[in-house]
Amino acid sequence: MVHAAMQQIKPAADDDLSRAFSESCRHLRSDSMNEGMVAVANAGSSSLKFSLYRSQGEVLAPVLRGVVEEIDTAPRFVARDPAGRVLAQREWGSGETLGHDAALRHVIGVVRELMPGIALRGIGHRVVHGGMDFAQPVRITPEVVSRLEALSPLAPLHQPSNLAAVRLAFDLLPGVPQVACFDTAFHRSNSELAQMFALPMSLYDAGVRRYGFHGLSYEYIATRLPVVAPMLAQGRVIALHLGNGASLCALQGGRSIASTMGFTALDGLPMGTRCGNIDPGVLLYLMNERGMDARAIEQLLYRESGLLGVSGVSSDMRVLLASEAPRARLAVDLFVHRIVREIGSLAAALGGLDGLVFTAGIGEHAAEIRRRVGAGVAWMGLAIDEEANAAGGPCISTAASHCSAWVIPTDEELMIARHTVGTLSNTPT
Ligand SMILES: Nc1ncnc2c1ncn2[C@@H]1O[C@H](COP(=O)(O)OP(=O)(O)O)[C@@H](O)[C@H]1O
Ligand SMILES: CC(=O)OP(=O)(O)O
Ligand SMILES: [Mg+2]
Repeated sequence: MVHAAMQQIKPAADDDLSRAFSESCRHLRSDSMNEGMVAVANAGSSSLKFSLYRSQGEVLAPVLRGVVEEIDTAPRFVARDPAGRVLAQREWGSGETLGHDAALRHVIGVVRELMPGIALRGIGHRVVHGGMDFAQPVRITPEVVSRLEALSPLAPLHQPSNLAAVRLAFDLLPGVPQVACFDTAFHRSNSELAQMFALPMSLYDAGVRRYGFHGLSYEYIATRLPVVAPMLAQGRVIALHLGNGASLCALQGGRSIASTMGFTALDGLPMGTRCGNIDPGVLLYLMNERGMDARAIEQLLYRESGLLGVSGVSSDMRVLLASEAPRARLAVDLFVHRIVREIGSLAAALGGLDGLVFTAGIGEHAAEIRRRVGAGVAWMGLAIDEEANAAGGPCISTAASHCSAWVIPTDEELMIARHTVGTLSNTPT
C-alpha cells in the first residue's frame, strides 16, 4: 500500500517551466469539434503511459507526455513537454504498490493543474484484447465495456487495468467521448492457418485462436518503415517489441502475417514475469501431480515466471543486465535464446528475411540484447555494426550485411490518438 506521507506531490523539476507551459496552453482551450485536445491512456503491465495531443482536424501535435513506471514495484512518475523538459515528477518508495487506478488519478490531477479548463475532444485507450468482435477501434459505450470485460480472463494483467482507466475517465471526465484501440486488431490480417491451434475446430469457431498482441506498436512501426527504412517497407521484416511484455511480429509489406503471442499475451517469448511458450503438458502435471488449481497456475504463469522467475532477482532488464548473479545472467541468456529461435520460426513463415526492427523498452535501450540477438542470427547473414548499435541506430547493421537491422522507437500513444480522431470523426457524437 502507498503510505500517506509519500502522497505529497513533488514540486515540478522547474516550477517556472510548468507555469510557463500552463500559460502557453491557454490558447489551446477550445471546445469546437475540430480543435481541442486528445488524451491517450496506455495501461501496460508495468506502466501507465499517457499523452496529450492538440488535434486540428486529423493533424495531431504532441503537447505533453508522461509515464508512471514500475507501478507495482517502485512507482515513479514524470511528465514532459515535447522538447523533453520535465514538467512534473514524483516518486513513491521502492516496494510500493500503486496500481493503475491511483496512477491514472494522479496523472489526471497533474494535467488539470498544468492545464486547467482544457477542452478534451476525446480520450483514446489501449485495450489489449478485442477478441473476435473488435477488429478496429470503437467508440466506447457501456455495452462495449461489458463485452470487453468478458475478455478479461484472456488478458488478466492488462484488460482490468485498461477498463479501470475507461471507467475512471467516465467518472472524472463525463461527456468526453472515449475510444478503445486494440492490441489484437492489427493481427486480424493473419491467415486462418496462422491463427489456428491444432484443436477441434469447434473451439476455433468459439474464438479459441491465436490473436497476437502489441498490434498498436507494430502498426506504428509499419507506418515508420517507409520513412526510416524505405527499402523494408514492402519487404519481409521481423519487428521485435521487447518491453515488459515481449513479442515478435512478422510483417510482409507492412501487414502482420504471424506473431509469437497467441490466445493470450502469455505465449511466445519469456517476459518480465510471464513464462512465454510452454509445453501444455507442464500445466497438466502441475494440476494433476502438484494439486495446483487454475488460480494458482495463472499466478505462476503471469506473475512469477519469465525473467523474474528464472533470475529470482527482478523482472526488470536494467537490473538483470547490471547484476552479477548467475541466475540473472541465465534469465538474460534464456531471453536471447528464445528470441533467436522465434526469429527462425517467423523468418520461415515469411519465406526469408530482409530486416529486423527492435523496439519498446528493451529493444530501444538495451544495446547488449540487440548485439546478442544479432550474433544469434548471424547465420542468416546479419552483421551488426557495433558502433551504430551502441549509439542506438537507427540503422545498426553493417553496409555488407545481407539483411538490415534497425532501432525504431515505438509510439503506441500516437497510434491510439490517430485512431481516436479517426473514429470520432466517423461516428456521430
Ligand atoms: N536502458 C535500458 N536498458 C535495458 N533495459 C531497459 C532500459 N530502459 C528500459 N528497459 C527495460 O524495458 C522494459 C520496460 O519496457 P516498456 O516497453 O516500457 O514496458 P511496458 O510493457 O510496461 O510498456 C523493462 O524490462 C526495462 O528494464
Ligand atoms: C500485450 C502486452 O504484453 O503488453 P505489455 O507489453 O504492455 O505488457
Ligand atoms: Mg508495453
